[in-house]
Amino acid sequence: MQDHSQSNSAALRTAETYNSPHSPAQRVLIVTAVDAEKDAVLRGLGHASGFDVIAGGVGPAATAAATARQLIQVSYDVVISAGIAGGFAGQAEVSSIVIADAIIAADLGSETEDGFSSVQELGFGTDRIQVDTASARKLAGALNRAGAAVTLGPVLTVSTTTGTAASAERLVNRVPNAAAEAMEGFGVATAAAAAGVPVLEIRSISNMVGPRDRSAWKIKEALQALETASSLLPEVLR
Ligand SMILES: O=C(O)c1cccc(C(=O)CC[C@H]2O[C@@H](n3cnc4c(=O)[nH]cnc43)[C@H](O)[C@@H]2O)c1
Repeated sequence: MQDHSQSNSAALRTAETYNSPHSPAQRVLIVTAVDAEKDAVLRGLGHASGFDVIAGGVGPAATAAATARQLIQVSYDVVISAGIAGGFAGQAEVSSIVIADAIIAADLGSETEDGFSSVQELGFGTDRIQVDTASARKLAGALNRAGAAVTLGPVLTVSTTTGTAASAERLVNRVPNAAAEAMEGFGVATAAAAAGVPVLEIRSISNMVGPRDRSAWKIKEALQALETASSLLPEVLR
């Protein structure tokens, strides 16, 4: 699914969303990297109950540890990795939203004379974790109906942000339909999978994957899109 119509977040923030009489029966853990993302998610959720939101730090290791620590303390029905991300050209534009249909550790493996071999190809484990497909589709559908630009596709987790066109091309060759790149999804998903809890990843696009130009990142717009996506979660997950 790919719909590039502009989002109208104001239209989504209905009284029904904020004051839903249908609190989610599910208990949901949302893990962001930094506080600015956490605050955007909390603004979107409004007064909805059943959601815990934590900022687990940047990168897969920090967020895996934070997610695992939380999962030991509380029993959850769903875990969500959420935050801003880089979008792959032709798949996800700045300010749009990507819902992961797979969470892929794109740089976990080994360089060889013939190129990159994933941890899976090396026989040391898995480089991808399946999401809760039904909920991912439901959320993407709800965003689409609300007029948001949304892509359902693979979200890559990297430990080093891509900074050149050549590196971006290498990733696309590895995962041809990659929609977005961020740094936490696989860590959150690994902790969730170890606890047997379904996982989702929601990313709003702040920049395009490719040559690094941090001054061009549209963080404010991406945080607004993250707020919009979060505002639909109480209805989608109830
Ligand atoms: O400076 C700020 O105000 C600010 C507000 C919210 C978030 C940030 C971050 O820098 C978050 C870092 C986070 O962003 C993800 N990200 C975003 N773009 C990319 C990318 O092109 N490649 C990889 N990761 C990206 C990532 O998940 C970082 O953890 C700053």
